[in-house]
Amino acid sequence: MPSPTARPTRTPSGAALVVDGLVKRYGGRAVVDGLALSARAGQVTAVLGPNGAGKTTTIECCEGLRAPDGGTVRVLGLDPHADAAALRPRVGVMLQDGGLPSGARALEVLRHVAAMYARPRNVGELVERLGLGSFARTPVRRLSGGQRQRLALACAVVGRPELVFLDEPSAGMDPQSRHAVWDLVRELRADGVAVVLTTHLLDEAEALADLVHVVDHGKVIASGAVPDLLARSADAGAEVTVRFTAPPGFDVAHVGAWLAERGVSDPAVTVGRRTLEDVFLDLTGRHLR
Ligand SMILES: Nc1ncnc2c1ncn2[C@@H]1O[C@H](COP(=O)(O)OP(=O)(O)OP(=O)(O)O)[C@@H](O)[C@H]1O
Repeated sequence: MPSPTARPTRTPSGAALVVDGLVKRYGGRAVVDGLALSARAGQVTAVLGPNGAGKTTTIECCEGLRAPDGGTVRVLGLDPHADAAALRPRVGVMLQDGGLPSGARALEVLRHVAAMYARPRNVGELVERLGLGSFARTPVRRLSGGQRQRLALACAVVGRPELVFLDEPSAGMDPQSRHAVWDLVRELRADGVAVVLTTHLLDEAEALADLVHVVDHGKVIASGAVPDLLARSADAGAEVTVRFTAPPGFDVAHVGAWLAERGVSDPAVTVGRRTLEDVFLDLTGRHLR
C-alpha cells in the first residue's frame, strides 16, 4: 500500500528524471550505449527515435523493470531498483503492451489499481474523460487495441503520480481518443507532473512536448525544445506555408508563376480547405467510443 506521506524528492537540478551514461547490453550488443537525458516536473518530455533505437529499453530501465549494465538513473532523486517500493506510489507507468490482467473486466482493473493508492483520482471522472464506460464490463483480453491503451493510461494516472512514463500512449488510437489523451497529458503538465513519453507520431511530439530527446543507436543524438530543434535545422532551407482564402475565380496558377519568377524552383502550390482529420472528426464526432 503506497504511503500517504510520500513527498516529492527533486534532484538539486530540479529534474524529476536524470539518466546519465546508461548502458544496456543483450548478447554482448549495447542496445543502449551511454545514453543521457533528463525530464522536469511540469513538463512533457518526448523521447523520439526509429524502431529499435533503444527508447523502450531506456524507459524500462527508468521504471526499474530492467537492470542497467552501466550508468546511472535517478527517478525523483531515487534509484529505480533499490528504491522501488518508495517510488511505486509516486510513479505512473503505461507499458507498450498494456501489462494488464487479461481475464479481469476493464472497470474492475481500474478500481483495483485505484484502491492501491492513498489519494486516487475519482474513478468515475477518469472513466468519463477517457470514454471507458462503453466497455467497462468487457474483459481486458476482449478490448480493442485502442480501448486497452486508454485503460492502461487511466491505470497509469489514477494514483496521482508525480512522474508518469507513457510508452507510445496514443499508438493505434482513433483521432477522438488521441485528442482525449492529449488533453489529459496537458492537464497532468499543468498540475506539475513530469510526463515522459515515447512516440512515433511527430505531430504528437510537436503538439505536446516541452523538451524532445532524439535517440538513435542507443544514444541521444539531439535534445531541445521543438522550436530550438527546428531553428537548428533552419540553414537547410525552410518550407514556407502561406494560407489564405482565395476569392471566387482566383487562379492559383498565378501564385506558382510569381514564385518561379523570383527564383523558387519547382514551387508546389496546393489548394486545400481542411485536413482529413477535420473531416473525419466532423463525420464521426468527438465522443469517445
Ligand atoms: N530482451 C531482449 N533481448 C534481446 N534483445 C532485445 C531485448 N529487448 C530489446 N532488445 C533489442 O534492443 C533494441 C532496442 O529495443 P527497444 O525496444 O528499446 O527499441 P525502441 O526504440 O523502443 O523501438 P520501437 O520504436 O520499435 O518500440 C532492439 O534491437 C531490440 O531487438
